[in-house]
Amino acid sequence: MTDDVLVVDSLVRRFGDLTAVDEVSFRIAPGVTYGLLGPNGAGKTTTISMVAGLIAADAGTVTVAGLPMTPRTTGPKRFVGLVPQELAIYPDLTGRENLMLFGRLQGLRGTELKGRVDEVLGLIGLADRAKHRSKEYSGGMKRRLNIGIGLLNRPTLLILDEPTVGVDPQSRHAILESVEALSGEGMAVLYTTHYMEEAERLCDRIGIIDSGRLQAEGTRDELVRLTGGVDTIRLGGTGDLAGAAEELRRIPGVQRVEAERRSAVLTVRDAPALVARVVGTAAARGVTLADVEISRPDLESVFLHLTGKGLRD
Ligand SMILES: Nc1ncnc2c1ncn2[C@@H]1O[C@H](COP(=O)(O)OP(=O)(O)OP(=O)(O)O)[C@@H](O)[C@H]1O
Repeated sequence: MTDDVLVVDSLVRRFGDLTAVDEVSFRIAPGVTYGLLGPNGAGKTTTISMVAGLIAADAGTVTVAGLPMTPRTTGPKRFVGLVPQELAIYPDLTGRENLMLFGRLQGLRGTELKGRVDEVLGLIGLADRAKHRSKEYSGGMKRRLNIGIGLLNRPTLLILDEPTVGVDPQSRHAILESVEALSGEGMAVLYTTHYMEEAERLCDRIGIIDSGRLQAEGTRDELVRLTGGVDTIRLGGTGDLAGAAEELRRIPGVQRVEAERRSAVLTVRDAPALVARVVGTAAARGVTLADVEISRPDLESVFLHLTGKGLRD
């Protein structure tokens, strides 16, 4: 027995000679946003197409809310909201009419339908543009409407396929905020992206996918640890930093200090946890700091470490 909303187990999908998805396994618990991070062609869309029951797997299983998902089953599909990469909205209908139409197709009726459409318009920030035809919307607004359609049935699992590709920064921000809010309310979210920054910001757990294989998965910090990378804290200021170096070295978690009179670079295990103590120690030695800069290995470094190439081609 498991509480996980989604269990993907050893999923395989081939197209001719190409194995687009190769033994992929992961799980998502309620309230967790799981990111599939990988470059174009990595196998993200093929994976979520199997998760949503749109295409069949050649091997492996998908279980949603405890029910086996295949293209033939209908039971588990009512738990899933899928937001495809391509827009699936009617340009000549208004935002509200689009939502009403898709709501009806999903079996909602009468006051329940109307109420839910109003709620969703609020969630995606389109309430004040609901009466405009969607062909008049910006690219980002169209995408938000596309997401709204995926939310109508109050899904337990929301699947978003690269929802911010080609949208303006304001809409991107609105989309990321909506995902954070939905996850905060307990929805499980499966989010595919090739933007490292989005995975870092949104995702509680991240699966790094390349050439159809899940190369690694875990929290951001767990993944970064795979690189064996360490953080650095750079200090700049006046006063005798070199004199403070000995004391800085004694702080547990500090591995190395290279100090000159006006600057010091500390190699540490967990910079955010240590920075206050580092600054305090320097200040206690009479150093007036003008600059404090933390740098940490990011998911780009993890991707490079695992695959030998960058995330973007
Ligand atoms: N219907 C299909 N027929 C043949 N090959 C396919 C089909 N769908 C996907 N592929 C191939 O499978 C591989 C994985 O594609 P997929 O769309 O899952 O990648 P992706 O990570 O989602 O990339 P993108 O962000 O570009 O959509 C690619 O090499 C793609 O060309």
